[in-house]
Order: sequence, then structure tokens, then C-alpha cells
Amino acid sequence: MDPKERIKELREKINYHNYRYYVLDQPEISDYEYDMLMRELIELEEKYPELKTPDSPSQRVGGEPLKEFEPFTHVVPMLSLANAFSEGELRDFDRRVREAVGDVEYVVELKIDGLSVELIYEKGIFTVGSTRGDGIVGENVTQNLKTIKSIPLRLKDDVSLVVRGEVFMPRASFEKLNEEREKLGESLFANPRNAAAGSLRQLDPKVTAKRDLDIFIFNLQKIEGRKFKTHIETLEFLNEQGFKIIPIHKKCSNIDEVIKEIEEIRNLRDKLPYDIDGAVVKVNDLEKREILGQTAKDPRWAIAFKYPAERKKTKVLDIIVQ
Ligand SMILES: NC(=O)c1cnc(OC2CCCC2)nc1N
Repeated sequence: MDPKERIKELREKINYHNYRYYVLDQPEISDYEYDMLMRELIELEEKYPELKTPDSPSQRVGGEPLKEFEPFTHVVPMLSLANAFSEGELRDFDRRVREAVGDVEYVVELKIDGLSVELIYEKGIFTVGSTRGDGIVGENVTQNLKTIKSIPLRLKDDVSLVVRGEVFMPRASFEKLNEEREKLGESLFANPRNAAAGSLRQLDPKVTAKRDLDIFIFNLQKIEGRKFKTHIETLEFLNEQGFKIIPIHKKCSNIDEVIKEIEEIRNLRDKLPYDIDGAVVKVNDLEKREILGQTAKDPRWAIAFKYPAERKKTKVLDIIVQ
């Protein structure tokens, strides 16, 4: 087989096995077999450098350390979320929505406690990723995002789209990182969100690559050549394209079901391997979202329900015990 063909075949195999391992958590081959595929790809790309392309899975931990991050203006402004802290406030939100667009279906999702990013794909290739910043302009952190194995470098179809997701660090990885830092006498991260932000905003991608970051995609911001009716349809489409989407996204027919789902999520919070700080309630019908529109910074078609901060053992408590 000619090298161009073999390189193409190896890339497809490696991208597929990355998807199986990092997105579905259902690997089909052993780490050894995976490493052999990657080694053959790297050798072929070294032998034929003209065939090496930035979207190759061998280029995930590429790039030299940056001097600074380039500012990047988002394709779609990254809105923030209004908060609700009680059932009453959720019902007020529901009343406002129904006054404007009549009865609606909602989708209730986990609210991952990480940092929001925008990912741009042109004809199926991951081209630019950026942090939220002020919602209009963020930082271009593409090289660092490429080290996150659950971010596909190439989609199933050659489609151009923009998605939004939450980068996070699993709690176990956070604790291990702080243990290592404590041994080295380095400052500790206060929580997984800070650790994720600090790791994503490293100027050296090789450092980011070691930090075990992960991502859940939760919004299709923009797409060329396709139209969807509902949010749930977009999540199913993104999942088929190879994204790791927000794992709990329950369709609810009314605010009573929303309130029940929010309670369900609160009860499983401690069992999740990552931090959540609440649940997000979204209108499912995309046309009704358009009618509802947004305020200066928040959509009128979504709200975050925040749980009280988790009761954590505080250092003060340790001192008292001592
Ligand atoms: N942290 C999360 O998990 C999360 C954050 N934001 C949103 O949706 C916002 C985005 C645009 C308006 C609604 N969904 C989420 N699941």
C-alpha cells in the first residue's frame, strides 16, 4: 500500500479508537495495539514529512510553548446564564417563558463546574478553540485543547460547525495533581475548576497534556447546511459526529418534571466523578428560543439552578480537630 494510503488508514483507525476509548469509554483494542498504530503513523510521517497535516492524531501534543495567548473573537457570543436558587424562581422562569411562547418542553442538563470553551470545525476539521473570556473575546487555546483526547480532531462528516462545551478535571485527577504539587512544595489548586482553568491556560501544551482534562459538549452554536428543530436533536447529532456530549440531558414536559429531575441530579451529585454546581434548564424547541431571544448577556430560554456549595471538610475543621 502506498504511504499516503496507509497514513490515511492509520489516522482513521486511531481516530476511531480514540473515540471508542475517550468518548464511549469502550475500547476495542489493547493499549499495546493502539500504541503500535500510533508508532507506525509517526514513523511514516517522519519518513514522508510532506504528508504530515495538523489534523493528524499524531499532532495532538504538538506545538512549541507560546509566549502568550492570542485574543480570539467568538463566532457566536458565549452567553452567560441567569441563576435560580429556589423552586419559586424556577416557576417564575417557566411563567415568563410560557407567557411569551406558550407551553414548552424543557431539557434539564448537568451544570459541569469547569470552564466554557468554543470549538470551531471547518469541513469536519477542528481548527480553533477558545476560552470564554468576556463572552465576546476569549483566548485562542487551540494547541492545548487538541491534547484533550475526547475532543475529535476530525468529525464523522465534513461539516462546518461551532460547538460549546465545558472543560473540566475529574476530581480524582485533581486530588492526584495536588498531592504531586504538595510533594514538590508547589501551590495547590483550590478546586477542580481552578485546576482545569490553570491547566488549559498553560503556555506549554506538553504541560496541559499531562493534566488529564476532559470535556462535555452542551450546545450547537452554529452549523452550515443543516437545520434542527430541537436541542435534543442537536445533541444526538453531535454525539454521532464523535463529540462527548453532556451525559445527563433529560426532556421534561413541564416545570414539575424539571423540578423532579433537578432533585434527581442533586441526589447523584456526590457519586459523579466530576464537580457540578447545579443543573441547567433549557427550552427544547429551537424556534421558540429564537422568539424568546436574550437579554444583554443571558438567554431568556435557559436558566441555571444552583445547588448550595458542597459541604467540604474545611482546613479550619482540621485545625480544631488537631
Ligand atoms: N456548565 C454546563 O454544564 C453548562 C453551561 N451552559 C449551558 O448552557 C448555556 C450556554 C448558552 C446558554 C445556556 N449548558 C451547560 N450544560
